Amino acid sequence: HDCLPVYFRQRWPSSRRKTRFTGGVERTLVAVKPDGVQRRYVGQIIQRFEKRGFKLVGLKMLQASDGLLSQHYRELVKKPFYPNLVDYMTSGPVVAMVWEGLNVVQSSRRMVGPTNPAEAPAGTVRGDLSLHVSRNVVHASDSVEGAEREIKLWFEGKELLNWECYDHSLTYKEDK
Ligand SMILES: Nc1ncnc2c1ncn2[C@@H]1O[C@H](COP(=O)(O)OP(=O)(O)OP(=O)(O)O)[C@@H](O)[C@H]1O
Ligand SMILES: Cc1cn([C@H]2C[C@H](O)[C@@H](COP(=O)(O)OP(=O)(O)O)O2)c(=O)[nH]c1=O
Ligand SMILES: [Mg+2]
Repeated sequence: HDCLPVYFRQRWPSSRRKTRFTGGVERTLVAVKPDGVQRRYVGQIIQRFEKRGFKLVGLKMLQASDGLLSQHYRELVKKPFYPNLVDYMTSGPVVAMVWEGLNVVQSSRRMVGPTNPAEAPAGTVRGDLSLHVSRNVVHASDSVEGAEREIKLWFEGKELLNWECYDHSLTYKEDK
């Protein structure tokens, strides 16, 4: 990925010992949906990702258009709930962000929890903050390829910043 800083371009060495990382340093799209914004959860959701150790590299508030959503949810456009999904997602502003870090795609999915909040464990965003599948507060990309596609859809290249966290060496062990 050429927009990542040089020291991130290699994948993390998979293990000499028991520790196995499934991925490398990745980026993912997380979006606070209109219900999350209206309920003033933006700060709490950002805080969860910051606390975990991920790095924020893009952030904006926008009104999503039907066109953007039909591309974002292209696998769902034929579903019976799709018109309701668009009404929901266009009902107010969305806060879109790009988070970067080791395994961030899978980890953020786990932090967000299953699609249906009824199945989401306590401790996940959806399990803590929502009840209904059609008002599930947050979006997170569900694969590395999906994340790349979604980030391109929601952000222009110049809106994503490469910067170094001062605490990088405390959250990552870099093998010499
Ligand atoms: N059966 C359904 N009834 C109502 N809404 C649904 C249903 N299935 C999915 N949705 C809505 O469509 C969204 C997208 O569905 P998807 O299968 O991609 O779930 P997800 O990946 O968990 O959610 P997201 O893509 O928003 O992170 C869900 O988050 C939910 O808001
Ligand atoms: C599956 C499903 C999703 N949705 C909505 C909420 C989901 O967050 C959104 C996108 O679905 P999806 O991408 O399948 O789930 P996730 O958000 O976990 O990636 O569509 C419904 O409203 N009803 C449903 O039955
Ligand atoms: Mg999804």
